[in-house]
Amino acid sequence: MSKPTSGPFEKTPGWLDWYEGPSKPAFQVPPGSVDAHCHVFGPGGTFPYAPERKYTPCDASREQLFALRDHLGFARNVVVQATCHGADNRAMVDALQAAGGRARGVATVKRGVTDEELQNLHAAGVRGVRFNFVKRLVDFTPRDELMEIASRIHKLGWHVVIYFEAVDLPELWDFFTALPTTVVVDHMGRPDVTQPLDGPEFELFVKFMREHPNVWSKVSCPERLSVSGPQALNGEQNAYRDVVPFARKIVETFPDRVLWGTDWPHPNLKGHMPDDGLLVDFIPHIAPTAELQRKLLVDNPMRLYWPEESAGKA
Ligand SMILES: O=C(O)c1cc(C(=O)O)oc(=O)c1
Repeated sequence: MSKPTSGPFEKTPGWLDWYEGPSKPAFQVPPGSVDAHCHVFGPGGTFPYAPERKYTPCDASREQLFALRDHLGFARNVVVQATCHGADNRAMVDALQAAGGRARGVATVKRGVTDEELQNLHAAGVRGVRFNFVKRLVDFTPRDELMEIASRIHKLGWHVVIYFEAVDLPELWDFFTALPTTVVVDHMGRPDVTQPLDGPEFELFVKFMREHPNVWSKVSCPERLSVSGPQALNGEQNAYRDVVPFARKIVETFPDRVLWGTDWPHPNLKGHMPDDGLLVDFIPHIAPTAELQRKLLVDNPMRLYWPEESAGKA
């Protein structure tokens, strides 16, 4: 892969660039696997970062994303609109259009979005919108505005991706459970993995999924959630051990409603930047059988993002 660059923008102080030269994973993902959570950043010289952004990243182009996809052995990507681009979806849409059908997208839209704009996003491959509740990333959007957007995109067959911190789930519960669409939770709702697996916080998340069959979860981002490591660097084959029981519980309890993604280029990591090849080697720890791996990496993302190709398959 080529080196990370930054264009006319100055990166947030302390910004960690994505990892150059990721290792070749020891774990071979099944044919047709989907990296169902990744981003593109700019390049800022072509697709400027949004004025309202909370961070300024290094660039992470579509070519660099596709090179990583091929290197790790994935067939497809789901490109999720990053908050540094606000509701300007051009960089994400550009990546979808360049992917030759091998990428779908999740957009950020505002209440004023027109039906024609939604249709254009659909034609480009967008299949969902993202609602973000992580306060360090976005300003507050009124719930009625989000609900209005959800009911409009529901008609297009899209879903809603939600990003929040575990401590905020009780307060967001009523809003989330009123959403009319399939709801996909980013990064397992960011559990505090120093708390017990069967403690009240994670139990609430499990209950959220158990009681609401329209709720799915991405079992991604151990590098964000881990407290004790070890980090996915220097060939480490047992990275982020403290996250494993949480992710594995979700995969084994809800095998048909889980997705996995690299989260490349890993915005806002503070301590270290993982080797993406070693992140792939984390997968068999949380999805220990071939069947669970196939569901997580192929069947589930295909059903959600390419239903026309997976119709009729189990
Ligand atoms: O935790 C984060 O900082 C983060 C940020 C973004 C984004 O800025 O879109 O997306 C993610 O999936 C995670």
